[in-house]
Amino acid sequence: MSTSVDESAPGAGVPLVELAGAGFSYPDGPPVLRGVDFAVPGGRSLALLGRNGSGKTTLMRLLSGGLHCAEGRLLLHGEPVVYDRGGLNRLRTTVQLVVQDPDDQLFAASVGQDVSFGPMNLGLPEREVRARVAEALDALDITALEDRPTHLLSYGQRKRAAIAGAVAMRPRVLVLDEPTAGLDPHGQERLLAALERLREGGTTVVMATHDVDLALRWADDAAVLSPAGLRTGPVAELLADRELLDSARLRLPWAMAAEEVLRAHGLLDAGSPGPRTPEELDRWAVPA
Ligand SMILES: Nc1ncnc2c1ncn2[C@@H]1O[C@H](COP(=O)(O)OP(=O)(O)OP(=O)(O)O)[C@@H](O)[C@H]1O
Repeated sequence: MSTSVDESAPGAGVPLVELAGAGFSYPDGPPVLRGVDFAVPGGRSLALLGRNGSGKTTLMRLLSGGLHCAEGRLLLHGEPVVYDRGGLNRLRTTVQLVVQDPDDQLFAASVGQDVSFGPMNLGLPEREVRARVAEALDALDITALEDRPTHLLSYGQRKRAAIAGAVAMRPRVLVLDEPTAGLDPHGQERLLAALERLREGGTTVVMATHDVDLALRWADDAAVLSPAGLRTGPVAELLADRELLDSARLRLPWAMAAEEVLRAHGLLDAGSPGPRTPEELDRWAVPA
């Protein structure tokens, strides 16, 4: 698992990975992204939000080197990424993208073989590969599925197996495209618990999602793509900005809507934070 960020280390404070003035268009298409500045500091969890087609997947592909910036630059530890084999390999040991559909990611016969593919490709000794596979399967809570054929997995299991493949690369930054989409509530909770364990181990997680409630509960920071561009900031600040939410076609998170009602009825003091979860609401309603 990744180690925690050492704030005293040389380069501390420099984002792990960063898009600076990035622009991109698909062939014969209009610009999808223009002048995007997006920095991923170590040790934070970040939710990337925006309407369908706003460019979240494109931004994640630029960040992980699958697409190349047409304008601007991609920086790794503050240095411009060179898009050759060595440069991209360096990027991929720091940043790993997991695409939205696990069937676009899983290709080996069994879960264990699939998860071992990345570390084997790095040329690591077999013992190290085995250790990483065991660690990644454990992190995603799918150790029991190691020998299971990938085509026999449920959708939620395939999602976790695909993420395990990225985790086995021990990235500092894990970039996940809508990882909870299509999961039932229990599956979502299991995945969030796994992401929490990774975060505690020092992995920075960037997650694209349409779920504002999840973003508010899970993320430290948000990045919101709207026609005006990309805005980043503390998640509670951005998801309370009605104008931004409207322009990005997002709604107010449930907890914030509840907080507004409580304040409007004089049930919450100006200085008190509102409850963020059903458990907090319960504690607020029935103080100990
Ligand atoms: N391979 C491609 N070729 C041409 N245009 C593309 C391609 N991939 C995406 N686009 C276009 O780029 C724009 C941004 O797409 P992108 O997938 O990045 O958005 P998104 O925010 O991830 O959307 P969603 O929330 O629906 O997943 C869209 O207009 C889309 O049609």
